[in-house]
Amino acid sequence: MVKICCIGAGYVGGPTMAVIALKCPKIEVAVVDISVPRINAWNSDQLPIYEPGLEDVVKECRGRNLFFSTDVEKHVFEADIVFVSVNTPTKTRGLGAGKAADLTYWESAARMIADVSKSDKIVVEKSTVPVKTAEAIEKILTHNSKGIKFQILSNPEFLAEGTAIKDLFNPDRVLIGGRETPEGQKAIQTLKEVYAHWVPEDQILTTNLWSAELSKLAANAFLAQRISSVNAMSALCEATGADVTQVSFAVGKDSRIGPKFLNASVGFGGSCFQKDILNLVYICECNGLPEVAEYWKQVIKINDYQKNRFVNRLVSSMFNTVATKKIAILGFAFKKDTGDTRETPAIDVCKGLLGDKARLSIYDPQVTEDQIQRDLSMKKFDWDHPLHLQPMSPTTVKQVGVVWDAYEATKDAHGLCILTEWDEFKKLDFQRIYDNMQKPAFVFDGRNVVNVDKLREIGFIVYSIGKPLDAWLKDLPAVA
Ligand SMILES: NC(=O)c1ccc[n+]([C@@H]2O[C@H](COP(=O)([O-])OP(=O)(O)OC[C@H]3O[C@@H](n4cnc5c(N)ncnc54)[C@H](O)[C@@H]3O)[C@@H](O)[C@H]2O)c1
Ligand SMILES: O=c1ccn([C@@H]2O[C@H](COP(=O)(O)OP(=O)(O)O[C@H]3O[C@H](CO)[C@@H](O)[C@H](O)[C@H]3O)[C@@H](O)[C@H]2O)c(=O)[nH]1
Repeated sequence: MVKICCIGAGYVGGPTMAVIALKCPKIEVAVVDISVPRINAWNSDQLPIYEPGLEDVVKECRGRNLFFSTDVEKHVFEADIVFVSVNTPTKTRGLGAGKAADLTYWESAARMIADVSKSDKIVVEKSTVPVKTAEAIEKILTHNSKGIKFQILSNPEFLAEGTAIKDLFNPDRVLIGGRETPEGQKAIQTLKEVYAHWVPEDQILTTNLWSAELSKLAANAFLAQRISSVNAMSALCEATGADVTQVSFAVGKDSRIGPKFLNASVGFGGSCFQKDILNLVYICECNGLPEVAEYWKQVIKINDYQKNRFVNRLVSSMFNTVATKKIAILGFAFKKDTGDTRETPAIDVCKGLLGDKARLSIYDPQVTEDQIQRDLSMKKFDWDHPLHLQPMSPTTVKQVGVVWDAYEATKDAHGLCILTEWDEFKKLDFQRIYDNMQKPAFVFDGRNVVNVDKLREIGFIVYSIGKPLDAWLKDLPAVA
């Protein structure tokens, strides 16, 4: 029986391995992690991450050919294929701080693999890493190998949170990069056979190592660039009376452009886009390509601009101050159908409002109070253009209340912000909300989920990203 071990039981390692176990009953899959609470959660009824469809997959395979364990070394020792899916965050200090990927976790995993291995293994980069990482990993493995042969493959993951299981069942492509040697090609073939259990062969692409590594960064940069492009247009729409939804629709009808990923928003979030673009920027700089680096940096600058713009619209329409006013925040996760808050624009918007001394009442169906408090008291890494936020102490933020109901959050509020596009926000009884809010009652829709006309009929003053402006806002400054 082929044995797979995956180091890192996170948003990628957990769902990816669960799907491999489901689709390949003859392969034994162990997912290992240094975090005891995380592994305990994977072994319980309360999985550590919320992802539609995940629970069913885990329930079917767990204990059969899918195992979650903290015994990292034992499972690595036994495995034929070792996936590494550990964190690769942005470096916060030292060389490349604020841009380069921090490969500490990766390096320590590689050293441990070399230490405990007694048989040849395929080591698979599942984490998103800078191009050329495989070369460094190879050096670590071979210098410590005691004669054991390792083949490194790059097999980046393209799943999106909230649709992870769907994406894994039916991926647009699986990408496997390896060395162009006979041993490298053999390793590619071995991994290809795993995916071929359910992915059509012509969708399994094989490349050299560097193309696979770079394709992952490139894909995320292209995706984020689309959002920054439409968000840049949203500002122009507000200035001219165009409607960004209509513009996106018309633009997306061009088959060369396509309709997906053109929703204007308060900004993109998630653990990947910003981190991976910064990483790309750093690689460009290191390779003497400052113009290319600047080009991609702009995607992040527009994203920051969009978040700032949203806060400024809000404050300027509420008589230029939100001090002591209650503002309801509907949605905190970085997108719907996930409880993940990494780099969520809600953090920036909330910190911006707190900086102006607002009182916040936050509701998100999947994010806990503890998580929200941690996010709002944590420091962000320094970035070289203006950030809305002052560092705050890592204690409870007193002006923030977290509630478990949108109606509770909006009760007696002066304004409400929609920051995540949860389906339930479309179905809210806005008349009831209006009746219970202070007047004038403001809605700031950062996700274009509300029916603007209907809300204006009720009596709300409505700002919705990239939509024709409410008469109330027309003469107000909207500087970012
Ligand atoms: N989240 C996504 O949607 C997504 C999608 C594609 C790619 N990626 C990439 O995949 C990688 C993992 O992302 P994630 O979202 O799953 O992160 P995560 O934080 O959810 O999971 C990473 C896990 O690795 C564990 N870990 C770290 N060092 C370890 C070690 N030495 N030994 C054992 N366990 C260790 C951590 O405890 C953590 O549980 C990142 O490189 C990310 O960029 C993420
Ligand atoms: O038209 C759009 C589409 C998305 N977003 C926002 O963009 C962010 C990222 O969304 P999405 O890409 O759907 O989720 P992620 O889980 O971050 O997935 C991205 O990042 C992963 C990690 O690398 C990749 O594997 C995926 O392919 C890539 O889509 C979220 O804040 C979304 O709200 C918009 O604002 N407008």
